[in-house]
Amino acid sequence: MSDIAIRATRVSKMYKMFKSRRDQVIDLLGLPFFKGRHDEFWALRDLDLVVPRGGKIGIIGHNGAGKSTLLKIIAGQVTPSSGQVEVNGRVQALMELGTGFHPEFTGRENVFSALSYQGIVGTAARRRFDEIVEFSELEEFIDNPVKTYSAGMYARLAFSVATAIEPEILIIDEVLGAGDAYFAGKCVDRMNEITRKEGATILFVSHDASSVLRLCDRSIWMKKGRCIMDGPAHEVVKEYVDAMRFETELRHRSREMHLGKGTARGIMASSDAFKKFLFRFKVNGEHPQRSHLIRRITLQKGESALSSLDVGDAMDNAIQEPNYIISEKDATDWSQPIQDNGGLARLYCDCRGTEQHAPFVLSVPAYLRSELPELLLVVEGDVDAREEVFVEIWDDAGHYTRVGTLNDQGNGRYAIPLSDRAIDEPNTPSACKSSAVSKTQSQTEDEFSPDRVLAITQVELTDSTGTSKRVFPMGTELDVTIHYEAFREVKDPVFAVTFHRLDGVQMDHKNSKLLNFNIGNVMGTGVAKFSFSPLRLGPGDYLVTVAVLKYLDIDSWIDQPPSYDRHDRRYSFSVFSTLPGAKNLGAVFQDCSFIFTN
Ligand SMILES: Nc1ncnc2c1ncn2[C@@H]1O[C@H](COP(=O)(O)OP(=O)(O)OP(=O)(O)O)[C@@H](O)[C@H]1O
Repeated sequence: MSDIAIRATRVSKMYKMFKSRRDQVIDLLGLPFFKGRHDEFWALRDLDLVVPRGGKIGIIGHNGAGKSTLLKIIAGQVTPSSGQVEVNGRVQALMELGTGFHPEFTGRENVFSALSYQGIVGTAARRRFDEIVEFSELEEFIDNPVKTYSAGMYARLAFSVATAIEPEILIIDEVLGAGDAYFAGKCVDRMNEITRKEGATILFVSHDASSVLRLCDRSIWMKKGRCIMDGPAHEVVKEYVDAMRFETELRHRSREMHLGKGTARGIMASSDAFKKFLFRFKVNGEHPQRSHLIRRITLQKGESALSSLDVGDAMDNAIQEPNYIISEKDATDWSQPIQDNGGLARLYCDCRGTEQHAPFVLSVPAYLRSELPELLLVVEGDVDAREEVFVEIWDDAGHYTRVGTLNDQGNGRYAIPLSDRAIDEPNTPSACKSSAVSKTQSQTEDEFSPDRVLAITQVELTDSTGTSKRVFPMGTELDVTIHYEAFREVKDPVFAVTFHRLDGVQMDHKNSKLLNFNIGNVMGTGVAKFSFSPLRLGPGDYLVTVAVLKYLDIDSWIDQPPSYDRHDRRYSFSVFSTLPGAKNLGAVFQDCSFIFTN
């Protein structure tokens, strides 16, 4: 018998995406001169895979990467569009839940039917039946119709049947995720046993990296229908988990930047050659009430232009260029290019952009970064003076900081000096020199009120090295730093931080009073820092609220004490576990000592 259990050679799978039902029917009829109109979607592209007998291969990858399509082709459930697949051995495939069993039949009837389909009848079938029921621990439910089973119960029965039939090749697609942690552990033990004792080959798809590590010696990472990494499981899983963390960081950042993920990825991508600056035009309130014509934006040092963008020109929104406007469809308030004095320009106007701003990126050669003390942003255009247009810059700490207003200096030229601190030390509260207060994005009208007493000007989430982060390993340090400015003397404010889970459950609250700290009287700018060291939250996504409370009476604490300023769930971060079995670790990560006596 061949030592190769599975060999796939240049396997591709194309699905036809029909424009209408009618086109699909025409295609099905296979008429010689009529073809149903369709787009082609390639779920798999030229995939090569060789699995030796007894191999335990974990397949990982994002949703839609093509993992199930590959397994279905190997299991013979789907025909490839091109390429060859050779499978040497009896295959048991555990694919989507809901396939394989008859829903109206009981568990018992389904088990006997599956056994007889494999030619196992009589005493042998009764013996296997007992083993299956014992392993699945479904004694109480075995005479109920399968349609009444939960997803986890279904997975238990399906797995128990598939492994009792002594497969030579076992294909498992995610179904174990439906079961509980206890049963998933049992399944991994059983799979290890059948490879060790019976030399079975296992192909295992899971989004749970820890299960892949527990079971598999080799792993394949799939992306967009191709295999992008194939190697020892621990190496592939590590790369994959790192990439997932970057994606999570990107998800938080793109939401804060009010940009699509693709655009945010381009801005975050480090380049040795260029330093990218993300700016945006913004008005108080949502969309501009007026139309502001923008022709050209330049970043200058003294009189020399470091980078410049002709707005409205061809490719002015090409994100592969060093300078570009961000005109994501329906998201921003940039108009289409318009004719302007024989040239082209764009308007910053009410385009109903969901993100309510007009962002753009300018780059300067990275070697100039240290020589940027006197940068000038020069905007040429025609700004309607009846409305104030602000320029804001994105700092690495995760905020848009206001750096100035487009005030006409005559001749349609608006120059905004960017302080070096706004660029090089974006985390400092006074980064913004040219406006009264450095304000963060999405503040409401009343936050700009002249009667305002104290404002939170910036909030940072950083790790123990002070690096701005949105993804933290469990049990490490998370610092929440609140920068504020008090416009007149404020007596005894209370600084507070609250973490919520996305489902609304409050996970933690800390405030300066609870921590026995009396702030006293404050005036001007200052910083309050909460250090969560180590962070006791379990793996997951969290929202952060920060507030400066007017007072807090701990004895009669009401739900939401009055505040000078509050950023309600405006910031977010994720916690991940460096241990396997992350989802079993729970919502909190408490200190615990262990004593054992014998
Ligand atoms: N019958 C089909 N018709 C059209 N497209 C399909 C069909 N089956 C799968 N696809 C598409 O092929 C791509 C790959 O799907 P597949 O189920 O193989 O991905 P996957 O990696 O298993 O994803 P997941 O982790 O979400 O299960 C997806 O974009 C999916 O929408």
